[in-house]
Amino acid sequence: MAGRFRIGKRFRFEAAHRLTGLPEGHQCARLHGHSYTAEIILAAEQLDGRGFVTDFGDLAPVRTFIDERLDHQLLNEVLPFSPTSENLARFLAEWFIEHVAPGIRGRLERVRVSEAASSWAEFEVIR
Ligand SMILES: Nc1nc2c(c(=O)[nH]1)N=C([C@H](O)[C@H](O)COP(=O)(O)OP(=O)(O)OP(=O)(O)O)CN2
Ligand SMILES: [Zn+2]
Repeated sequence: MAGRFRIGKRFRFEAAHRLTGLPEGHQCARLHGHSYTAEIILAAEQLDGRGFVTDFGDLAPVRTFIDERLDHQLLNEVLPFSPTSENLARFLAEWFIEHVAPGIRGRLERVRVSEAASSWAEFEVIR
């Protein structure tokens, strides 16, 4: 049967931010923190010989990158853009495509970032 396989792996990190460009008094303009989740979602039409889209273990560089670059950071100090969930999702997608994608079979479909259980933002890769 024709179809597509999709896998995802979630990475948690803690970080603080303040959002810029918001109206006076907006709560998110104040310094505050989130327990973030970044989910990497890959897709493939065919599985490899192990029955994988990509071994989840091959996504370990994402953990390392997030730990070194984002975890327990003030995001405004370490990122050159306003640290919204949308911008973080695109940032992680761009990094993944440059540093991880060339070495794996599955293709990056989207990155989803959550600041809280009730909200998320995605960057979808359009090819
Ligand atoms: N589209 C986006 N909207 C907002 C973002 C964002 O990244 N993308 N971020 C924020 C702030 O970071 C804010 O801290 C979170 O907003 P919000 O979910 O509204 O805050 P609460 O935790 O107070 O939400 P409740 O579920 O209502 O308690 C704002 N908007
Ligand atoms: Zn916030």
